[in-house]
Amino acid sequence: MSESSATDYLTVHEALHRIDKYTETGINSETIPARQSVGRVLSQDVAAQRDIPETDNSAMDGFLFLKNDLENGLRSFELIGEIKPEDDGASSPESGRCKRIMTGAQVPEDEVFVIPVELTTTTGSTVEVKDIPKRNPIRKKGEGYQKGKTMLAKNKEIRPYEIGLLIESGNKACRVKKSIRMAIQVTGSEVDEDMNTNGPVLSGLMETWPGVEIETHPVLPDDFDKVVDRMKELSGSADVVCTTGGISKGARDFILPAMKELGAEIIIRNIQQKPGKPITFTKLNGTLFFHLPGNPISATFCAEMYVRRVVRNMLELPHLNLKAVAANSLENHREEKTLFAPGKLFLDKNQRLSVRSKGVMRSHLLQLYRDNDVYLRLEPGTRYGKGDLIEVIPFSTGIDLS
Ligand SMILES: Nc1nc2c(c(=O)[nH]1)N[C@H]1C(S)=C(S)[C@@H](COP(=O)(O)OP(=O)(O)OC[C@H]3O[C@@H](n4cnc5c(N)ncnc54)[C@H](O)[C@@H]3O)O[C@H]1N2
Ligand code: MOO
Repeated sequence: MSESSATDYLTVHEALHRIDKYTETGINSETIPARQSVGRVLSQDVAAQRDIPETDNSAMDGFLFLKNDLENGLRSFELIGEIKPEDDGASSPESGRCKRIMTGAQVPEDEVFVIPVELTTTTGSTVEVKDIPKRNPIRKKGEGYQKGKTMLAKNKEIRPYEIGLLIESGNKACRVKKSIRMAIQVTGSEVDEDMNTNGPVLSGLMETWPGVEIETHPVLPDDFDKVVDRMKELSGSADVVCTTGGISKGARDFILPAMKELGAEIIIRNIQQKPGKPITFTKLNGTLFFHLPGNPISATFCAEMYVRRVVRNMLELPHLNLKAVAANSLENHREEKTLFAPGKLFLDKNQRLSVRSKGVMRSHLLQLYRDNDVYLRLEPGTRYGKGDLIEVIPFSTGIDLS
């Protein structure tokens, strides 16, 4: 079978390639208030609606003088007024006089100079200049960005910083991509609230992903007809569905038979990897389905590795290709399977990003997440010596270098 038509037992490399080919971009957009846009993705470039700063203004609290006076050696001035940050259209003092000025207050367009209060002495209404700083502490109009110029490019995730930029630049609203509707459907007759880790862990992780709106559904028992009905329902209502459990070879693993019954397209069936080998990727009525294995580590890993990738592809967000220096040697003896091992990042004595790993994951033990922050990708039949570079895939929750 050629790489592009194969669906079964793909290598990790082939699976990623296939996933990238399958995901479509071009999500519709909507206008929302800038203040509520955190976690969304810009669908078009944003231009500044005003210069930042809007006017020349003082970077310090101090006094405003005519530059000429200082150049002519004048050091004693009469204080004749004050310019506050909220004042518009400030005027310069006359020769021999000065004005008090506050940080952020507009300075007039004339040749003026601000001297910080620390370099002056005030007695009554007389201001003595003790010293003149080398640099005139004035922030120039438009030095941040200019009105009409693009200050945020499309396909950018909006974080709290970008909300600040939007507000500052006079953009009260912005055009963002509509959120991807992500449904999480846990399955398994044995799964009750006391043991269901997949549901809360997956929804918690996905909440940290930009551009996603999550809906969770009650646990679905291992009943073929019920599985068929639910998969059909979900295919009409969500953009992406993640099921967990019921996808390997057990007598009650009904997910794949149900998808086949419904005529779904099977895009990937099994990936040559550990953990998460049985992962299956299908499409029904335009909805993408990731059938994640039930084992808690496998479900989580597959979501981080594959579902996150699809979501980022759909939103046209870049992928992070991160490598770190191996702090210990590691080996993948298997000839076919890629192994993903948990790893802890740290900075070595030369400040290089390094990774330490105790080796392969156990698919049922969630405690590995406590002590690690990346997955290491170990290719089949490959040995990594201490000091080699290894690809790392960070957990959604971020990297902790402390
Ligand atoms: N004969 C074979 N058996 C298995 C194979 C195989 O190739 N041949 N693959 C194994 C691998 S690898 C994995 S991974 C699991 C995945 O199986 P399923 O997706 O069918 O998952 P289940 O059997 O439903 O559950 C597996 C395990 O995980 C627990 N589980 C399920 N859901 C949850 C949940 N929401 N929260 C916490 N724990 C959950 C479940 O109770 C089982 O212990 O199959 C192997 N078997
Ligand atoms: O691959 Mo399974 O995910 O080993 O437990």
